[in-house]
Amino acid sequence: MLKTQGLGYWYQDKDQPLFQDINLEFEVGQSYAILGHSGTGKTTFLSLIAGLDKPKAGDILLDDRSLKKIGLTNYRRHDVSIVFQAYNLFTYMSPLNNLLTAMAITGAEHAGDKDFALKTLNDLGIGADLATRNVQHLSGGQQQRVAIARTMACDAQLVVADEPTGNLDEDNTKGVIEQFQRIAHDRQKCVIIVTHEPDVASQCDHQYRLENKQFTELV
Ligand SMILES: Nc1ncnc2c1ncn2[C@@H]1O[C@H](COP(=O)(O)OP(=O)(O)OP(=O)(O)O)[C@@H](O)[C@H]1O
Repeated sequence: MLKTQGLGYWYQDKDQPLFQDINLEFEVGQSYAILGHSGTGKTTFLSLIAGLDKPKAGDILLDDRSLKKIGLTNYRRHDVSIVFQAYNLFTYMSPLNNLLTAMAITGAEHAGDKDFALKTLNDLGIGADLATRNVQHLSGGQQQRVAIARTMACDAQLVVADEPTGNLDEDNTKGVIEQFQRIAHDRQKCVIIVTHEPDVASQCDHQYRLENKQFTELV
């Protein structure tokens, strides 16, 4: 479904590429974890996959169409759902309105269906009382779960998440990983997660390590 072809990236002020000539394929119905030491470029890679930044070399293809052809704004709106800590929720809205707005903007099948949005939030432990508060009054972990619920409520086939369990306790981490597996397997989406936690990565269907500018699949 999603392919990288000769993908490379470097920041202007660095003399070395972060990664280069990356050729990977990601399929629907599967979950992928990306591991690697701090600073190796995992978040940068995810930003390219999420259409938040453009590759410096190579290309990214969605169903054999270049993201350049699809257009990044169009791609972000319809094809990808993002759970990033710094690219998260509408902070002036409630969780419920965050979901309803995202569903409306992306033209999701359940757009306008308040009960569906409330149920999706409830499945992630955000009950009716929290669902109508301002998201700024929720903890970091609760906000993270709202972002995951938003992903579940929208129809994008690709879900990318940067450290989705970064600020969750053990129980919540387990619940969130189970939800991501459900998103991949039951809803037939492609889930790509960056994580520092080998335990989290080992629950995904595939694990890659970013090291020395290359991705290696762990088996
Ligand atoms: N906008 C930027 N301009 C210049 N350098 C940057 C920029 N953003 C990130 N970097 C550098 O690029 C490298 C890769 O950053 P990135 O955030 O992708 O790594 P990471 O593997 O996700 O790290 P971590 O696990 O610590 O989150 C780091 O050395 C970082 O300092």
